[in-house]
Amino acid sequence: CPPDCPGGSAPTLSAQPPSLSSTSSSTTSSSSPAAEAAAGSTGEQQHQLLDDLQYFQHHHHHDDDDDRYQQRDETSADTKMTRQQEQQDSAATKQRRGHGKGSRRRRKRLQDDPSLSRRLPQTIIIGVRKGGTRALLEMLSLNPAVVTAETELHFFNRDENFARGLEWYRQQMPPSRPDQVTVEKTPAYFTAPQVAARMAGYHAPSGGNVSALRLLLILRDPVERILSDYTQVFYNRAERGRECPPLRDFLLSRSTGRLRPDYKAVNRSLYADHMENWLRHFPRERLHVVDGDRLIREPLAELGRVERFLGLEPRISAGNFYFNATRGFFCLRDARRRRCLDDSKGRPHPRVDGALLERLRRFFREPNRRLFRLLGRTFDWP
Ligand SMILES: Nc1ncnc2c1ncn2[C@@H]1O[C@H](COP(=O)(O)OS(=O)(=O)O)[C@@H](OP(=O)(O)O)[C@H]1O
Repeated sequence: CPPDCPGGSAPTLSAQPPSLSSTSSSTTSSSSPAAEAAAGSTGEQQHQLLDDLQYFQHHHHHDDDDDRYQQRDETSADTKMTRQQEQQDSAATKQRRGHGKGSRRRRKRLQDDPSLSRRLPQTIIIGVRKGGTRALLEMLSLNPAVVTAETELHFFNRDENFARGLEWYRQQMPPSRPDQVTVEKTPAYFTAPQVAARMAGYHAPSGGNVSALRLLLILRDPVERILSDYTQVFYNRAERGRECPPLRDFLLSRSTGRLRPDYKAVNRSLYADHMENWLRHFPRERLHVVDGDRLIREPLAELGRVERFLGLEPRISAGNFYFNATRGFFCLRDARRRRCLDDSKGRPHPRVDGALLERLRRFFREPNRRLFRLLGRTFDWP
């Protein structure tokens, strides 16, 4: 458990009772002037906030650093699971599971059924890391018209993969019928600066039409997302027997005491900055934003919106979900099996002292409002 975190406490955002009703209305647009970010703060707080923002304006463009340790620490839970699985799975296990393009069963299915083939994705879940991307992908796959790539492919963000070309990308996809939608998710896409332009040049196949690509983005309270991101780094380090400094040490500059917008977890939560880049390359109507906090509490309602956006017949129903009180999350069931997400999801977050938390909240007020304006909708972030 991360520092200051009492073991076994429930995930912070599942405090409200979950619900499967699909009646709750979506939040509608509301925009406010950027200056409101500082409204309601005391003079001293405003001073601190302006300080943080000014520093931010000068420092907020950062390339990923090349520190290998850092990169390993930053690996997402899903990518890590994939790597572990790759190391552990013998070829035989893979075949039994039907994974991998070499699987005999899958090859046979592909040969026997001429309508089945591997298709480039028409829908991509672009992020955000720790937003609930795995839950969204797994829940979406409950609709029989959806097939999903099992692992994060990192095609558009990693040069070495992008250089392998679209045919390589297509080969990573699961077999599908022409009436099905293929979905891939790589949470790192949203915040990698080169991805939007690359994806805009990619034409998804759709019954002979081009440019049918639809993007899904799942966002969550940006401060909560930072805590989740830090928790991931904490556990990645613990697995290697390394200590993890308290979150405070990552968040605050040692020399100035200011918030560090260049700390990757903070930068990833500056959704408006990344969104501006995406909207330069994609029309707003091709992007649907899922509310990650609501997906936890009311998965059915959020999934219904996604089905509508993708033009799918609504096939996901209340019977596909059951609440697991031990995990504190909804788990999934369909005709074949019941499953919860793995243990790397829903771990307790560190407790952050009140003053630092308040400072983070104030820091994100302006970027959040900017995001609401860009998207034409709001979120219930504190
Ligand atoms: N049904 C269900 N079960 C378990 N977990 C759920 C579920 N729905 C959403 N979530 C939230 O998903 C968060 C992890 O997000 P990602 O899958 O995007 O993480 S990753 O970037 O792929 O590592 C994870 O964040 P943490 O709680 O911080 O671990 C969960 O809160």
